[in-house]
Amino acid sequence: MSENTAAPEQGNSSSLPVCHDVAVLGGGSFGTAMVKVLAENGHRVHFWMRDQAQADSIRETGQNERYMPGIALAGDIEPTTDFPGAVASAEIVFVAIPSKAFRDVIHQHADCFRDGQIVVSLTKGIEAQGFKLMSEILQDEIPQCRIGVLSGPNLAAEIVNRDLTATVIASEDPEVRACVQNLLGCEYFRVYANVDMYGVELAGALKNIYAIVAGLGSALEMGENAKAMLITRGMAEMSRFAVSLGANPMTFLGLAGVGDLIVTCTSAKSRNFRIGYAIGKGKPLDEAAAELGQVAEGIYTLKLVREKSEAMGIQMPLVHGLHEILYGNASVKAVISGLMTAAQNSDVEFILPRTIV
Ligand SMILES: NC(=O)C1=CN([C@@H]2O[C@H](COP(=O)(O)OP(=O)(O)OC[C@H]3O[C@@H](n4cnc5c(N)ncnc54)[C@H](O)[C@@H]3O)[C@@H](O)[C@H]2O)C=CC1
Ligand SMILES: O=C(CO)COP(=O)(O)O
Repeated sequence: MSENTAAPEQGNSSSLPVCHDVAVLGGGSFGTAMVKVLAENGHRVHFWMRDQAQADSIRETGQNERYMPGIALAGDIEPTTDFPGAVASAEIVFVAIPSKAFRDVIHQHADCFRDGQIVVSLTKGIEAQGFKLMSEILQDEIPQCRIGVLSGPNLAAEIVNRDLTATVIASEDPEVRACVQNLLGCEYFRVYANVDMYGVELAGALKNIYAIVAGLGSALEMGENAKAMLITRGMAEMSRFAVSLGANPMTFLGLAGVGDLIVTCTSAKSRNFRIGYAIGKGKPLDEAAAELGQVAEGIYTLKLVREKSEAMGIQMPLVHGLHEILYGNASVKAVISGLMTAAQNSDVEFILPRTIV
């Protein structure tokens, strides 16, 4: 693409730009947004997708017309369907494949990854079988690699417009953190570091559920007090659940926790929010998902978290209520009434435990 497109506006503020070969796997909205940042930072980007026609179209038009119409992708970008070629050339690989297909794609090509190669998941979901996060899938499938997770308040539709954005790279490996900060950081994209990979990743997956709840509340014109209540009680629930699974509660105070929860619970640019909004307006879930035409991970995460929380005895009234609406045919009105009249409880349970209210 570099020969038929204009030079990109330089994003990287570093005085000594260094060009690296990187790969982005997944030709959807978020893969495209990360490709754009990386190419603007001067890197050579191998952009892998499964569909040859889509790769050809991106090469010819300089746009991802299906997922990011009207957004020019300039710079050294090579759209490709050659997985081994893309990964072999890359010093670092970013994976933006929806959670449902994530393991299959990595498993099929596990031999392509080198010892010590850095692989970073961008995916915010959970695998149904065994409740595994994407970093755990990477560890299962490509244990020879060094793993990281990128998560935060990162609406793809804003990043491609160079709107000011911050994110989090989480890894136990300091070199992985530094490498991702150097590759992605620029004047409109800021990368913070965290060592709690599990907490960062779980926060990114869980908040999608509360974005659906918030979209539903917005459709019902519940008001600003209700919006604040839903976001804050969503945070209480998701941190309660994550801490029970071993995450650090402090992670939830950061960009990947409260930051991502705020953006997806308040913006119609979030696909999960839009699903909730459509349901609040009376659309059946299948119809809302079909109309969206992109992935809304929260629909699947909801089922898994409900199952897991019930098995572990963790109270998650919003998860339970939303599940009843989406999958149990409960009326929205009955669920709201049940939530509002349930036993009154502790605000911050890390200070005042729920059991001694
Ligand atoms: N779009 C956004 O604003 C953000 C998305 N994410 C996460 O990134 C992940 C990917 O989401 P998006 O790119 O937004 O989804 P999308 O719905 O825009 O695109 C999904 C892409 O995955 C591809 N895909 C699906 N199954 C595949 C398979 N078996 N093999 C190869 N490719 C396959 C599709 O062809 C499509 O290109 C999700 O987990 C999402 O939560 C994270 C941050 C922001
Ligand atoms: O995770 C996201 C923003 O941080 C994107 O959210 P949606 O998948 O709901 O669009």
